[in-house]
Amino acid sequence: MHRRLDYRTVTLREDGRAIRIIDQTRLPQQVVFCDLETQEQIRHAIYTLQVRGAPAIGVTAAYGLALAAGEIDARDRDGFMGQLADKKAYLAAARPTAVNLFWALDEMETFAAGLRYRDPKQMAADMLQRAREVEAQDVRVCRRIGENGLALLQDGWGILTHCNAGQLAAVLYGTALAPVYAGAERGYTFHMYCDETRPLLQGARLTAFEMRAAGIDTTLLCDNMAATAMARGDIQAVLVGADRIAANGDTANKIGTLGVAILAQHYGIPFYVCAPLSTFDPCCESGADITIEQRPGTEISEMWYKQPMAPAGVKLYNPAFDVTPAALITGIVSEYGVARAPYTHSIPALFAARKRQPV
Ligand SMILES: CSC[C@H]1O[C@H](OP(=O)(O)O)[C@H](O)[C@@H]1O
Repeated sequence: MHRRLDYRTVTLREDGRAIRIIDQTRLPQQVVFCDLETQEQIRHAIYTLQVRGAPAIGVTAAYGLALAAGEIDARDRDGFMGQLADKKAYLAAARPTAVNLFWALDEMETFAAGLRYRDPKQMAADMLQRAREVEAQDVRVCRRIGENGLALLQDGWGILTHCNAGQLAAVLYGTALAPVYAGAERGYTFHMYCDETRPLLQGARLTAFEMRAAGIDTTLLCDNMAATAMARGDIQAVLVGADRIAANGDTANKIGTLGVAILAQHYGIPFYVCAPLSTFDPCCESGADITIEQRPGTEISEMWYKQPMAPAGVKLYNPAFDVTPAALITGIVSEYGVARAPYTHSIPALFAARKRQPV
């Protein structure tokens, strides 16, 4: 029987006064729900990866700005929008790479600007309703990504994934794992190979946790073992998520994704990126335009060790993401279908499909 984690990664608390998340820094040992009530708690949760993954960050930001609007004390529209802009900038500073953070904040600000101005509390109530729609849309979108991605897979395949782009990276289904969930619901048997994904171990702590909970065959491997797994013929496809996709298809994703893509090309294994349209950034012409988050070196040298594992004084390099060039990407699976090279033509077609019939 196919099971999934039976809770949402991020949602609004019943009283509408806090964002309820799974604290992902406690997984896999403990499933702990955490309520984010203040802007400081929200930004801290995003920065420390209590909530993480581009779509989940976007939904959190949408609720965060709506809750922030409830703190505004303004006498007119200009006053309201001015204070809202300041609160938006505060949340935008949480992390720089996942475009969903900025997409969601822009969506909420644009929505507020389009409202007939009433008192701030009513504006905030309307924004909360819009944020609920952002959450509901994420569920629909990820479902569609699952369907579109499943069409690329065959029953019995070995699938390698990097980091976590599953339910814990979105609201319910995730992106790169959505085709795996869709297949499991139809009785497919996939053999999942999860890169542990140093330094923050999202693959070991989150993806392996999700896959076990869903009863899906799962093998955890160190990041330096992916080549051997491919060489042995264990892997028939690679599925990864994304944090920002440039107009030419270059894709920023968790550090190490580039290496997996190079290996996949070497072994002739299809490499698919799975992402909602909210992760595409037409303002980025290529991967060179994507800001890569640099995180504390202690995540490498101390986080998982009883004592620092590096000699004092050694430099620590900890980019949170890398960019996979479009040439290494077999296809980009979205809720509007699969884009293939040349991406400068196929990505606009996805946006045109959204214009015709939004999910
Ligand atoms: C479906 S987006 C998941 C994406 O986000 C992860 O980064 P982080 O854990 O730092 O938020 C990683 O790049 C995943 O592929």
